[in-house]
Amino acid sequence: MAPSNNHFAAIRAKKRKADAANPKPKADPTAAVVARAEPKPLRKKEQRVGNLDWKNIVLPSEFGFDEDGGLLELDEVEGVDVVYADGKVSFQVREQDEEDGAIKPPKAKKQKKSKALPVVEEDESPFPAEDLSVFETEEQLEEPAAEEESVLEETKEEPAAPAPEKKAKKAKGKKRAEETPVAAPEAVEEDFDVERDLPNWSTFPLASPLYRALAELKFDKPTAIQERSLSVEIGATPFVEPPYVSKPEDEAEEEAEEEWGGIAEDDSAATAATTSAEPYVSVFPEEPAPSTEPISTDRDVVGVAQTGSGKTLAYGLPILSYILSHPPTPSTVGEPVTRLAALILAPTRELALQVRAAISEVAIRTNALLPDELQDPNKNAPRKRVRGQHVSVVALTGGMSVEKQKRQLSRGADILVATPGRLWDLIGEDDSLARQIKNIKFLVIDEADRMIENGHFAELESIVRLTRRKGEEDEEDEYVDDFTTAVSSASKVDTLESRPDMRTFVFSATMSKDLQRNLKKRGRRYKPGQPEDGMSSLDDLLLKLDFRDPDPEIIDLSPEGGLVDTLKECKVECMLPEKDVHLYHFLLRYPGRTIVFLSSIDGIRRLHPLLVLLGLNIVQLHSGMQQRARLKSLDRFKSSDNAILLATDVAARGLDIPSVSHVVHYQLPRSADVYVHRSGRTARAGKEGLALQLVAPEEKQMQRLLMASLGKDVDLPELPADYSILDALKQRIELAKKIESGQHKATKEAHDDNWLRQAAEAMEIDVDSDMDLSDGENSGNKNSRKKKKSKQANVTRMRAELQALLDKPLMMRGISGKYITTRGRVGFVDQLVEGTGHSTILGIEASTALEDLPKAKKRPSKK
Ligand SMILES: Nc1ncnc2c1ncn2[C@@H]1O[C@H](COP(=O)(O)OP(=O)(O)OP(=O)(O)O)[C@@H](O)[C@H]1O
Repeated sequence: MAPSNNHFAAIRAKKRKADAANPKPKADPTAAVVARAEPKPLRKKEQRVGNLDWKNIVLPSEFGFDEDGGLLELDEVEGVDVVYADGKVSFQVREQDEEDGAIKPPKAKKQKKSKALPVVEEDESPFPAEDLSVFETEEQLEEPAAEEESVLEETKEEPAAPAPEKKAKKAKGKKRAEETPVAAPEAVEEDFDVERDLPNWSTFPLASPLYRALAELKFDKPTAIQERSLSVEIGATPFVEPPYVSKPEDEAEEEAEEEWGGIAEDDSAATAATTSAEPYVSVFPEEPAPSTEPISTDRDVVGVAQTGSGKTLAYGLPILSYILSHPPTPSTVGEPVTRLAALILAPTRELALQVRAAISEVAIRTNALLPDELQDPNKNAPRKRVRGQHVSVVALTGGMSVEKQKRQLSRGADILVATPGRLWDLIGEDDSLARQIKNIKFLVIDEADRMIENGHFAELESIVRLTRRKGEEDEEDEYVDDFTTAVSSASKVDTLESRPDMRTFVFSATMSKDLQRNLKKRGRRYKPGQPEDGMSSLDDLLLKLDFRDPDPEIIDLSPEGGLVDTLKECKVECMLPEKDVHLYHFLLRYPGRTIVFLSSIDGIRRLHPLLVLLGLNIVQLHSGMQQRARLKSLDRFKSSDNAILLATDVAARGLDIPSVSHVVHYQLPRSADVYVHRSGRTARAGKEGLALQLVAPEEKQMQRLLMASLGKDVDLPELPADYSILDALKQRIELAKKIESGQHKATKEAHDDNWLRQAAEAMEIDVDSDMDLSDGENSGNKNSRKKKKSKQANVTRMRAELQALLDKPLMMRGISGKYITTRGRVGFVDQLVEGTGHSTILGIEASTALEDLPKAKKRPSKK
């Protein structure tokens, strides 16, 4: 109901009455004069666009790849005049507010020094709903905003945003939060107790905020690789053996068994501090902790474990734990804070972004949630966190804005996740980045074996070189390639010492036993660039890593053959040209998130339009696509339960997309490792999944070799096909192929015509009379226009025909479209009544591929 005029009149009368009761203090006329006299003349200074105070806009999707909801980069800048003069554009900022290119806000009140880590800016928070306005007023909060600003000032003298801007942003952030459903972190009990609430993690001496984060993520217990590697990386009750034990092996084993579970009776005796920060808990409590040579948990780890087993946190947790318990402090007054603690190198852009997201996901949850009374009363709104103490994780990958990455770096990062190419480019431009890398505490090489394959070996080698200690390099310097020499001598960082206590973690799902053995031989001298016989480039790279640990711990939990236990494999044998129809059948018959791997980009370019015409929810991912399109594809794939991703091996490694039900190998990969990684996109984190191979007769030999190298002595079960509908599917595919070819020709002709026309125009030639290019009424090319029109009409007709076929339900043999009978297919009526039938194929039960899978047959042994 609209309010009436009387209603407003009543409100006005009420207000007049209230004003009369509480008269406002009259404005002091002299104050006005003073105020008018105050403003300084507004001088402006021109600034380069890269030096403006760009601010990143809050990202709507919490941890997705495409964090800007489709826009890869969205920054804003305020207080800048864009001036057009003499055909040039310049950017002007007020001079009294500008310092070092940034707009300086009113100085924040200096607070007592906080031990909190430097904060990322409010707009970098993955929790867009953080309403920080309450912070200025609520005394009970642990981390008042002003205090954080003092940390900022202290560390980088980076100014906080001026108050009015801040307010506007908060409002914006709030609005966005209301619009965008964000996975709200679930509150963890106020009286959270690690021993009681998270017993499986409590044996690991992690920084305490991490337990809360793990509880919020509902990661109740560590995965096997996490358990094994954490016990080496940070020390814990199980698995740790004191290095000074000189007893026979079986005796030691006996003792270990007695103490198993091992919680020593006397905890204090069991705790041997290795470094002051990282307590070591021995399983042998009666052994006194050595005082002169403490047991080191500063171990280096090479971890090999199946796909989807949680390797990211196996190395991410010790890093976060270290950062949270070692807040950066400036060493000397005036010196910049050395903040970068870890460098994680990943082979692909998508993987680097995903690793950043996975670590940030934990990092952000190390912040406490606001108390209930300060939460938004709107129940659907995401819960908010106390601002501050964010650990900043920055991704440096190709295909994204360099300027933005530089700005993120300049704000300070605790963890860098990078692809080698982009990182090396940035190091080349910025000596301070190289210096920071020399000082990192953790170097991680993720998916090590893939890293060397993707064309950035030189960069990777050079980055690794930065982390080597001096003595380790000297002998090799004469072998350093020109590229490395040029960059490092130009940057003059070569003279700096790299950190003596840096720790190295190398992780992958596949790593040959030979390689693991080679790592053990690292002590030997070797000449770079001259790999020894039988050494792969990966051996070469890993031997170049300067493990500080004389005996890096190798944890190999990879199952026989490398595939996950929860993965079921099967095959469909068919002729090469039939692969499309079998794929289409599988996709229709077994809906669910599916990745189809092809060996070539051309294959994807052919198949993609076909499946689109058939009405499937298809996206593609390959290296021929722009980065932005690649990330968008992944986002689209993740956002639908029934999407299909056609991909090359660029998507084979590391991508952690939740609930992928099937992986289809449209063509088999040539190496067993790639097969393992591809298949590992499904059956992750303990879930079941299915890998289907489409095998043509000419591929059978290769398939056999592949299976043999995976140690499989069974014939994969053949997934049954519903032959009665294959004909109908074939008909659809044939038609779709014709349409695609018709469309392709038309586009190509139009393109060629256009090109010719443009070329002719450039040469001032009249083409209409000689060539088939005219649309003009009087040209003599009516025939050709007619042809074109008829081709177009043909495509239109075929499209309508295909639509009619797609609209017609697919029916199993024996099912009548006219009469509902129980003949032919027993139970069809029941299915209709109970709704248990398949959604697109009438007459069959809705079942999963895993349910339909026959048992694998043992291959007859060769005589
Ligand atoms: N302790 C845990 N409990 C439950 N889930 C976990 C745990 N740790 C990690 N996960 C989840 O398991 C999934 C797989 O983790 P991750 O991507 O680290 O696997 P991975 O071993 O690196 O796989 P790949 O070899 O394919 O790269 C992720 O979705 C992650 O959130």
